[in-house]
Amino acid sequence: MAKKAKKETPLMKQYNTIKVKYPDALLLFRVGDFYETFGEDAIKTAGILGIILTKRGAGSENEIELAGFPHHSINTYLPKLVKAGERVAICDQLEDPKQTKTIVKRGVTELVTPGVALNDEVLVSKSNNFLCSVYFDKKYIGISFLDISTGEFLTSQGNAEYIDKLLQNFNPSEVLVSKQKRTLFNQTFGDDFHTFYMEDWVYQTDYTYETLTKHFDTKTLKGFGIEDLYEGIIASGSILHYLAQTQHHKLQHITSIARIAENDYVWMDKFTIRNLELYNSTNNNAVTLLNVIDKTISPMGGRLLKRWLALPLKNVDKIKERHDVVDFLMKDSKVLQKIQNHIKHIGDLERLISKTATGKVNPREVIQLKNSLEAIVPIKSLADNCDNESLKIIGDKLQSCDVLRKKIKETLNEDAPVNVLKGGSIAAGFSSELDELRSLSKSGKDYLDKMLERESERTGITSLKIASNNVFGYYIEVRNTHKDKVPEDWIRKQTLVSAERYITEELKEYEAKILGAEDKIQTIEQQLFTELVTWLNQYIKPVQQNAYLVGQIDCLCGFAQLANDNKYIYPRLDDSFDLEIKGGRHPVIEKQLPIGEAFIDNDVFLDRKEQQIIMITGPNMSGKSAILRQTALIVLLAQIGSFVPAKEARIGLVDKIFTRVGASDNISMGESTFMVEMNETASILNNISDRSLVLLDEIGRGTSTYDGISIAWAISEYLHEHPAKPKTLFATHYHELNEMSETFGRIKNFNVSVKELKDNVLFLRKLVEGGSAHSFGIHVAKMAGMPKQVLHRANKILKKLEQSHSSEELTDQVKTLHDDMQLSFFNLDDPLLENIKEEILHIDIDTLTPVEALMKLNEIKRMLVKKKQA
Ligand SMILES: Nc1ncnc2c1ncn2[C@@H]1O[C@H](COP(=O)(O)OP(=O)(O)OP(=O)(O)O)[C@@H](O)[C@H]1O
Repeated sequence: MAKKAKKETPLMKQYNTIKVKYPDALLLFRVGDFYETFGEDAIKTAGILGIILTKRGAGSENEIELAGFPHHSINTYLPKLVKAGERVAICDQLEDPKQTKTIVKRGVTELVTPGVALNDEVLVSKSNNFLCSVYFDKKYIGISFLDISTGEFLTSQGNAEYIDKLLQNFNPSEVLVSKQKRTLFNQTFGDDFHTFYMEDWVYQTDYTYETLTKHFDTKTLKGFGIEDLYEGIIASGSILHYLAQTQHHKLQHITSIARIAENDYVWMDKFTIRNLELYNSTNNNAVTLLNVIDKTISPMGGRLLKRWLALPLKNVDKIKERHDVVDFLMKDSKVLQKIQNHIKHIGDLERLISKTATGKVNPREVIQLKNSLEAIVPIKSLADNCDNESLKIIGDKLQSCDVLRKKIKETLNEDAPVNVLKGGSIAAGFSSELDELRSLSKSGKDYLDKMLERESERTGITSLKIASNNVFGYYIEVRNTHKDKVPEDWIRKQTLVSAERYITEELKEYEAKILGAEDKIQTIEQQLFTELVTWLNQYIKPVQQNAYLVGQIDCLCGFAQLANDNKYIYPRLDDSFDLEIKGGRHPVIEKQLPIGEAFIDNDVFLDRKEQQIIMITGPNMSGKSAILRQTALIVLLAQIGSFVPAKEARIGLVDKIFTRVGASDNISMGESTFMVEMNETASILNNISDRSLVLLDEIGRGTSTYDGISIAWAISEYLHEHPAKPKTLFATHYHELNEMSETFGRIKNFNVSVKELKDNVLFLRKLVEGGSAHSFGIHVAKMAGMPKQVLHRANKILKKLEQSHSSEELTDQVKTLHDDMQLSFFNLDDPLLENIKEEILHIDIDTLTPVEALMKLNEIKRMLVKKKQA
């Protein structure tokens, strides 16, 4: 028999029609004061939020899972859902339930996804929250990043390697890809990203171009300098399409789109960004460069510093401008301190103005906006009057926004609440109508207080209470113990367990006045606030500009503080090809050494004429990697405009930094690590330029020694012979590579010195000229607590190996070593030895006479002689 069709309630019918439109999102369905979820959504929601899962219509044929929370808790629960990677559709009541007799109209007012969030609880203050779109074409891949919370919109295009690097740099929370390119995306960029697959038709030239020009209200995209980015435009347009699709229509704060110009910035591929641990460390707890250098105070400064670190400059003049400001601020610590103190009072201007544009700002935040702009005024005057041109220019561009601040001050109370419905947002004196209503409501309330006093006295009821609710309006509440004292003219309205509620004629009269006034006050406050917010939108651009400038000043002040705190120096940048660092330090390691241990600084010199490649040998743990990384970090710091941890630095502009670490340093990679290592290295060799800085750390150790040496040799030879002559540091424990300097003029040998003690080494950590004779891995093994027996053998083997030069000899040596080994280690599986062992174990020493002992020994000897003869 066919199952009887379920009879849906009107509410569930409405729910189901909305839900089918958002199959891949959790639907938060507003019912009265609650947001409810049903069915599968309820199971998921209850699981993520740890709230109770119940059933609606339990026992009936319409039974369905239900989980919900009070609507005012949305800011607590929504972020949790989004952080768990859910897309959340918020379905609100679109009309006032009081005004309608039938079911309330409902609709989705916002679709919150990990990449599209305005909620402070989802956002991290010093990080951007980027939504990204990737578009694959035959020639290039287009990419676009948009942070709806700050209004930043960026685009670029290039090959897979470049796009991969940008993904690494910008670390988007959500990536949009066309459905068709799902597999291609995963194959190219891995499956670590939170992806959403959009309809393929969106990715059309005309449609996306039009979407962009319509949004910016321009005829072309020429003004943004992106007109020629065919793939970039498609990616960018598709992002705007997605925003519309997710019901984000108020986007006035996205005022422009900028091109990430590949050629303006130092190229670092994703391996380099990872190896140098700039902002993401491979080991989650490790301190990153960003942790050490971030002295910014404002969220704008924090976000900008990350951008600077991801995109170091290649233009000497621009870099020098930053250095000059840092130098100025470092020397004038009073100005530095004053500016930093004012920055402390600046909130997240960028996000505040975005909230204003999207209509999500609350009264308290508008006050914050005003106060932040107020703090800019003294910064502007400090910068305007200082003795540094670049800082002056920034100061000049800062806008004091006088009219804006005045308007907010006039309109809002300084202690305005978060929720405009709470009342008290609009300042006294701003609207005479509001002022009148407020005094009416106040006098009404005073009247009620008096009435309460009078009635208490008249009736002798001590615990009288006047309160109000939505159903009866104002009422007098009498506890049951006083029930008998209630006068006759009171009208009973409600009976509770322990009290009764009454109304009186007088109460009703005043209620009309008060409630009428209060309702009106609420409406007027809301209206005036909305008007203010709309008015504020004229200031989106100047506020955004201020935010950017404050970010810049904050970063530069941060650099000055960093330099002061850690004794960094002014690096000299020029157009030469030399790199000369004297007394260089590793900015992160120097901060982490145990107390009492000093960081040993080092000199590094590289050029394209005499000393293009340095082979750094030295025992494990001696500090080879540290020297490599600190060299890259010093260059990087210099080119983002910071001072550097060194005594002196002269840096010929670097345009690409490559670092590769031998496979055994990241064994966790799983797939043929050696293959990975070779792939990565190959990509360096195909991309080097005459301004490149190449750092190779133990390349080749992922394979057998002789393979490894040959490969390392061949790579070094290639770099030496390449017309680009890239500056290279090569750390290796193959001291065989030291022979290269005899044949290749620009390869020089250095080693990280150690002092050999009797059976130990002391790390001196100084980089000195010359190769090292052997590789001290055994000493490190000893430090690690290897058994003595193993260490002893290892030393013996090493000595023999070191005497060998040809591979044939080596094989012979290894053979004899092998034989040797058989003798020295007892072969306990030998049956003869087993017999002897048994004999010895069975001897009872206590009862054994000396003669018997001798005889036993003789017997054992005979067994061995016999075995030897055989
Ligand atoms: N210049 C220095 N001053 C003080 N301590 C240092 C210095 N350089 C390195 N160290 C310390 O020595 C440790 C090992 O350094 P590093 O990893 O650079 O050695 P390595 O020679 O590359 O070793 P391996 O060959 O095992 O990779 C670092 O973690 C750091 O604590």
